[in-house]
Amino acid sequence: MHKIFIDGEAGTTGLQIRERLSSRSDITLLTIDASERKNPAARARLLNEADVAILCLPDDAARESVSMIENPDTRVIDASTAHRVSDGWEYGFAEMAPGHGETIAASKRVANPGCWPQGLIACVRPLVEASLLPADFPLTYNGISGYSGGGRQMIEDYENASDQVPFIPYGLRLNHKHLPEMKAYAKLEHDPLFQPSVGNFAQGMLTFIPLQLWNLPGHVASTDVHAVLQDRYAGETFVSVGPLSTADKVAGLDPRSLNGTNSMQIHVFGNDMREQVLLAVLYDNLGKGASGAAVQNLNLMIGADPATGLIGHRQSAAA
Ligand SMILES: NC(=O)C1=CN([C@@H]2O[C@H](COP(=O)(O)OP(=O)(O)OC[C@H]3O[C@@H](n4cnc5c(N)ncnc54)[C@H](OP(=O)(O)O)[C@@H]3O)[C@@H](O)[C@H]2O)C=CC1
Ligand SMILES: CC(=O)N[C@@H](CCC(=O)OP(=O)(O)O)C(=O)O
Repeated sequence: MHKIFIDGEAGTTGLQIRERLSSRSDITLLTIDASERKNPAARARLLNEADVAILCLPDDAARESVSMIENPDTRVIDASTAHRVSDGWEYGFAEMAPGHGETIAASKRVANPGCWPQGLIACVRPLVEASLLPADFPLTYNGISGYSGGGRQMIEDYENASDQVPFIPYGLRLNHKHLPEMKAYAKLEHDPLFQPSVGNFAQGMLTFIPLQLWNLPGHVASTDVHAVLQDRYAGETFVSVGPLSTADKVAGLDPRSLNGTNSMQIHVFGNDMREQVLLAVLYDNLGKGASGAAVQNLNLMIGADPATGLIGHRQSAAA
C-alpha cells in the first residue's frame, strides 16, 4: 500500500488527482483536516509520512513543502512551475523521449510539466532529434486553453462574470513563465515566441505550431514531418498522431474533445506547394496537462501500470 499526500488537495489540480486516486486499492490517501490545510506543521507531518507527496500549490508554497521534507524516503511530484528546470529534478513528461518513463520511475523528485509546454515539446523535440528542424529554428507557438488553466481564481472570475469574454489573448509581454521548460525540453537554442489565449469554456486546450519549411536547409516535406511524429508515438498509450491532412477544415478540433482523458492528439496539416506545415495538439489541460500527467508519473514511480486510473486515447479524427 502506497501512502500518498496531496498538498493542495482542495485546489483545481489537487481535486482532480484525488478523484483519479480515490477508488484505488493500492493507494492510501493521507488527508489533512480542512482547517489545517495551510498549517505548515500539519503539512510537514504528512509530507514526511508520505511515500509520495504530490504538490498542487502555488510556486512559493511548493518550495516551502520541499524544504519541509526531512524523510529521505519521501518522493515528490511537484505540479507547480517551481522546479521544472531545476537540478536534481526530472521533468515528468513520460513520452518526451524513449526511455524517459524509466527515468521518472527511478526518480525521487519529479516536476510535472506545464500544460502549454507539453504540446510544443511533444512535436518539436522529435523533429529536432531527427534533424528535420535545426535547434536554432525560430519557432512560434500559440493556442487556446479553458479557464480552469488559471486555477481557482480564474475559475471564479469567469463563473461570476456577467459577460464571459469568448477569447482573451494574454502573455502579450512575450515572457510567459513556461518558456524555460519549452526551450530546455524541446531542445531548442532560442525561446519560442509564445502567445497563449484563454476562452470562455472551463476545460481543454488546442495549441498550434506553424512551420515554414521553405526556410530550412534541404527539402523537408510535410510527409517527412508526419512520418517522424508517427514513428515516434507508434504504440504509445496516451500520445497519438492523426493522418497527414490537406483538408481545409476537419472535425474534432474542439479544444474540449479530450476532456476527462489523459490523451494528447497531434494533428499534422500540410501544404507542400507552399512548403508549410501546421501542427495542432489537442489535450485536456487538467488531464494530460496537469492531473492526468501527475497520476501517470505516480504510477511509474510506484511501479503500477502507467495507465491505472487513466483514460487512453481515441484515434484522431483528422483526415
Ligand atoms: N490548472 C491547471 O490547468 C494547471 C495547474 N498547474 C499548477 O498546479 C499548481 C496548482 O494549480 P491549481 O490547482 O490550478 O491552483 P488552485 O489555485 O486551484 O489551487 C491551489 C491550492 O493550493 C492552496 N494553497 C495556496 N497556498 C497554500 C499554502 N501555503 N499551503 C497549502 N495550500 C495552499 C490553495 O488554497 P486557496 O485557494 O485557499 O488559496 C488552493 O487550494 C500550480 O502551481 C499551477 O501552476 C499545472 C498545470 C496545469
Ligand atoms: C489559462 C491559463 O492561465 N493557464 C496557465 C497555465 C496553467 C499551467 O500549465 O500551469 P502551471 O502554472 O503550473 O505552469 C498560464 O498560462 O499561466
